[in-house]
Amino acid sequence: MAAALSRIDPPSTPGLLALADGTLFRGRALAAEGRTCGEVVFNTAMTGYQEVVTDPSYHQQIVTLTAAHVGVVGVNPDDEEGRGPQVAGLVVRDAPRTFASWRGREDLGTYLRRAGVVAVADIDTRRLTHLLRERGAMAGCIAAGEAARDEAACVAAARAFPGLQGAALAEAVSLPEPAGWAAGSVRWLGGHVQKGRSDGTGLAGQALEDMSEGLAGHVVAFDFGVKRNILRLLVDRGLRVTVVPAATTAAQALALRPDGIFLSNGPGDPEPLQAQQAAIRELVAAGLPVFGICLGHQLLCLALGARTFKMKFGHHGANHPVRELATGRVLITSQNHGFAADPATLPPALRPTHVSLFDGSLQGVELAGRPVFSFQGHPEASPGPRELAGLFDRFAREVVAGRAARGV
Ligand SMILES: NC(=O)CC[C@H](N)C(=O)O
Repeated sequence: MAAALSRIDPPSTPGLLALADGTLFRGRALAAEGRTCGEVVFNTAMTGYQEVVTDPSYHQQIVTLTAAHVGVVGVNPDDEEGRGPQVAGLVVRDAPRTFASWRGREDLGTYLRRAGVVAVADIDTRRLTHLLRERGAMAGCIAAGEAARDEAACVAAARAFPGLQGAALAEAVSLPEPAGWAAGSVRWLGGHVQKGRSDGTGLAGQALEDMSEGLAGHVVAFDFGVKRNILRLLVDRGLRVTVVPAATTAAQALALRPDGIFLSNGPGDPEPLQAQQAAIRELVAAGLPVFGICLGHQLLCLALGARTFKMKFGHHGANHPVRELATGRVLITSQNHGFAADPATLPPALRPTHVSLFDGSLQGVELAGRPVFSFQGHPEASPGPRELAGLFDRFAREVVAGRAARGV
């Protein structure tokens, strides 16, 4: 007689997600115990959970992943997009108890627990995602351990979360002092490239061909919560990169004698970041090449007179189709934003360059006749497709051309 198969799971610690509208989801604790609140959003990427949980743009957001199995390849030191986990919390359907990958160093739960991040597994993430699509991104609270037993307190805590509209968060996640960044893209078998170009990203521009390391020019990158892959892709193109705090003024940035300005992604609402908008206005007026991504794109639009608004549930995923207006080409893009610039409010000189094919929202702009442009999605991918990497080539070409024009 065949022996009955049995599966013995270790006893689990209770986990809870409470939404501000009173909806409760019960599951099990995956990482730290305690309670955390934030805006609950869903991300539909099938890969890249480590990049998602370490993306500083998710500060004060609880991310639920629609991919069903999360943690299968563990986590490793090369795939962090910020300094360790940055999400307020994580919600998943199934978290396997083991991982398998030659790159994996530890399991996701241990990694999150060490950083004090509360996460819950065994949640009906399909129901949750449907609910967020219907009602919009919502304040929520996740709890693990003892805290998960007091459901009323969790709902009350969710209701007390003020939301992200009006929240200025860039300075909370920015680095404190200017710092050089020298690492290029990851080489699969050799760790990070320490300087210059990597062999993995396929540089396109002929203008870059003769450049040696760091000679393309000096970029001052505003850290509003910058993802590391952005900095790696700048270094890959021969650019010397100095990362500066979010509160840096235009005069302080110009004192570093930049050849180009990069405006990073970041958390929260772009609208209250008035000092940053003022700095950007001055830097644009100084005539330098400027490239913005996500929050950086929104800030550029605001700085030049456009307005932004809060979207219903935003764009968070790795397969969003975007049309490049100049060519009609459709590009598959990585996205992570809950605010957007309103195309109806763009000043005439700021021209739309890209549009989302999901909802027609604005995805990119350029300033007429000037080397100033930005993209709402994530051309640096991580996670996601690399079809927009050409925007980094364009920025590097503008930096080189600007130097040549100034006779540097
Ligand atoms: N990834 C980002 O830079 C996000 C920008 C902004 N916080 C938003 O949610 O729209």
